[in-house]
Amino acid sequence: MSDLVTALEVTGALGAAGGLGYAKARAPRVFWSLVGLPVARVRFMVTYRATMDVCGLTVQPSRLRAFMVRNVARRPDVQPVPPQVRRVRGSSTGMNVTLRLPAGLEPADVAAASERLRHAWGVHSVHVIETKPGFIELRMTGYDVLRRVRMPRRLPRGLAAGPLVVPVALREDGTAFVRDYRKIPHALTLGANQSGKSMYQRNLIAGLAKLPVGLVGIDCKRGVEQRGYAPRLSAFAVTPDEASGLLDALVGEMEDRFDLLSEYGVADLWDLPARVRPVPLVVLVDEVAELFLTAVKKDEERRDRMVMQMIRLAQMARAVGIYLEVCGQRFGSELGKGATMLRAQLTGRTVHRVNDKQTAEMGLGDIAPDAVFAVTTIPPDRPGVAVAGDSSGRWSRIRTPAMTPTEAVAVCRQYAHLTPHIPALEPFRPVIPAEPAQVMAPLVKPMPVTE
Ligand SMILES: Nc1ncnc2c1ncn2[C@@H]1O[C@H](COP(=O)(O)OP(=O)(O)OP(=O)(O)O)[C@@H](O)[C@H]1O
Repeated sequence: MSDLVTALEVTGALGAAGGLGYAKARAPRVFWSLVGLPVARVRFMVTYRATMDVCGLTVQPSRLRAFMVRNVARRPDVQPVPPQVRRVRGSSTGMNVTLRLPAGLEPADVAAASERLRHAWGVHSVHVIETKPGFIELRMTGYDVLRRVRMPRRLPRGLAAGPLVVPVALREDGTAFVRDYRKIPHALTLGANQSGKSMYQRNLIAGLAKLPVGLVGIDCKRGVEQRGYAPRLSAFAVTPDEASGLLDALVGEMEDRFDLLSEYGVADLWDLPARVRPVPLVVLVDEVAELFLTAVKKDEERRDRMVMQMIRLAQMARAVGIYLEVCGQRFGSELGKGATMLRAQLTGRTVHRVNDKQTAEMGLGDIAPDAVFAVTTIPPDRPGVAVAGDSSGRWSRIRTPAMTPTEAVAVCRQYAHLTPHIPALEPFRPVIPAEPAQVMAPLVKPMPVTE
């Protein structure tokens, strides 16, 4: 009898262990919330002081504190002081700890020890973010959140503010990566074939489509990527000739908007009264090399003019609510005169896997040199992973959630009623492709009804 009980107990224990192992691999969120987080919390609390000491993240106490310890608390040994823990918060992906740094420690000291902290507390990663002077947040993830991306349901308070904020991907610290057009008006996305550029664009367009903005598409691969988004596009160009005309029209629109600002005596579109404020425009340029492709001398003139018009837009159009979102495999001097000057204006950078270090440098070398190495380590079996940086020098690894072209097209159709008519861009208004059901309709003839 006792043998049977033991056997049942062993089987039960093995089953539970197997179940936990399965949950860890297949449902890491659930596993983390039920098991990982409670264990990590206890481990953190119990080992905090010793870990900080071992990692060299303690400082000698002030004279006043040393005096109090010796004379009030009557303890002969005065211990070095670690950063003060202000808050510990768990989430479905990790644990965030707010620390107040003592004088003598700076965020870079803690960041330099992040790998050792990760190891000590048994978490997947530790990221150090300075939240305000003297305070940092340790963002720990319990598992590899980029393996299967699930966007957080809510944006953090600081990120959600603003009319033109689009969550596009997940950062490796478990927070959302957003495109905030008012903070970073123009951006460049680079990546080799099959690295995940289209997936990034899809997520971006699906997010933008729901906002009160006008979208302009330039896709010189004959529109294969963007054609499906036509219901939500106010203007669309699929050849370099059309694109050239469209860029001229956009520059004209920019100049008209400047006249409006001047009439109201303001310097920014967002300072205009809402009733006269023109709708913001996001210009999405897919595969920029196709746009600047030249075969004969005459094409070169057109290309140089387009580069010039784009530079004008990139330099000035932010103030009138026109933003550029450029995507390509490379973006260097091979794209013609002025291309590097244009690139310098596109300060939001997202670089997917690339074929050579030079392309990574093109994307991030001028704004976040440390990030170049991170790009070269993106594994080919993880499409959609990229390194995103901006002119603040900050960067992080991100990955977009998987979204099919059909899903992105469906969002554009659903929000087609938000597509604004921009009179200056009317000649470039796209023809809306028929829905698959409508294409099929003539083939399915109703049967004649016989009495
Ligand atoms: N975030 C992601 N998660 C999962 N799979 C992804 C992700 N991003 C891209 N993929 C997959 O990787 C493949 C290539 O993606 P995508 O078409 O976006 O790359 P691309 O850089 O646009 O390629 P190309 O330049 O050849 O058009 C697709 O099969 C896509 O489903």
